[in-house]
Amino acid sequence: MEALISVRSVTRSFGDVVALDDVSLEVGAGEMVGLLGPNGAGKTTLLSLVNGQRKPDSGVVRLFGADPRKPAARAMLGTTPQETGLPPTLKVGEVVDFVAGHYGDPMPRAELLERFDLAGLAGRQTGGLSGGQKRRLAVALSLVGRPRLVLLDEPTTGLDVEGRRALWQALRDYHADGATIVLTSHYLEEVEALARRVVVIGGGRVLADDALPAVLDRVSVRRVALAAPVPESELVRLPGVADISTDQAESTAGAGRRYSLLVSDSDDFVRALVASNVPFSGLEVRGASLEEAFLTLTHQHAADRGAAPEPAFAAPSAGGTASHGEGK
Ligand SMILES: Nc1ncnc2c1ncn2[C@@H]1O[C@H](COP(=O)(O)OP(=O)(O)OP(=O)(O)O)[C@@H](O)[C@H]1O
Repeated sequence: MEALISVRSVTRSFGDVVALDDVSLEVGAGEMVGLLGPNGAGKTTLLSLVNGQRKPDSGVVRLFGADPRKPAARAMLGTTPQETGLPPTLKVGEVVDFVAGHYGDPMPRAELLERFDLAGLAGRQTGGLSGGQKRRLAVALSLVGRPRLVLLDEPTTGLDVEGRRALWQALRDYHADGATIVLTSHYLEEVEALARRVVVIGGGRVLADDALPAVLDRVSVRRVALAAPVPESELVRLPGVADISTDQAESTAGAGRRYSLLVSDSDDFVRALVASNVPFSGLEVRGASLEEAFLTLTHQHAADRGAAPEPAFAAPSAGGTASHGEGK
């Protein structure tokens, strides 16, 4: 498969902050890739290297096989940054026509607006659009030149459910027409709705890069809470424990400390807990947030690299947090 994007061993810092740390990634023609990660993970920095806005400190970035800082490499690229300014006194149709004027074979105005459910707004000044309509127009503008590759930084920020679905459909349709799309998101739901391949970024590193079902499997962790009069070490040896934290206070009536754990398979964990004869009480099991799931990926990654885990997030529960990456 032809690589439209090739990022090899790229590192980029801003002062003391290492925004990207030895990142490698290839995106082939026809892919729909979701870059998923929390705030500050490095997603925008990665896109800015691919679209030629910034240079890496080290490593190589290629766009359509060329240096993305050369305009010719960007001829077939469409992109929408996280925030876009639209000239408030121009009408929607005028903005589309203005952008279309830069391309030899632009998408017709009516088709573009139709795709993004904006057809009724051609005559409206952009200053009079709602936040969601502005966002949809900004993303629509990235397609005016019929790009083969589209980079979208958090395309649905600020959209309501309906606006988000309209935009998702427009992107699916454009992808079905043969385009390659890379989008960033904080939301698993969005990546699930659009991407076939998911690259999870945390702390400037690629933590996972796999087909959507495989990544969903890795992030489907559970949070288990219980009280037990045993040291933490008795619990962390149970199967699938990715993280454990304790409340500072002892719980009442000799039940022991209250623990909160992230586990990869709560059924397995609970079976092993019962078999271990640890006298536990107050057992609770619930789904974990995506942030918590990222935390476990960060731990897995650190353990894979043989390094001490470096949490990319604040500890998800109050109290002291001890972490380990054993057996991952
Ligand atoms: N121009 C800059 N100057 C200083 N630090 C920067 C700059 N751009 C990014 N950073 C830092 O680099 C890290 C990665 O930021 P980046 O914007 O790439 O993350 P992100 O994953 O896109 O986050 P978000 O989802 O919040 O947009 C962060 O710590 C950020 O503060």
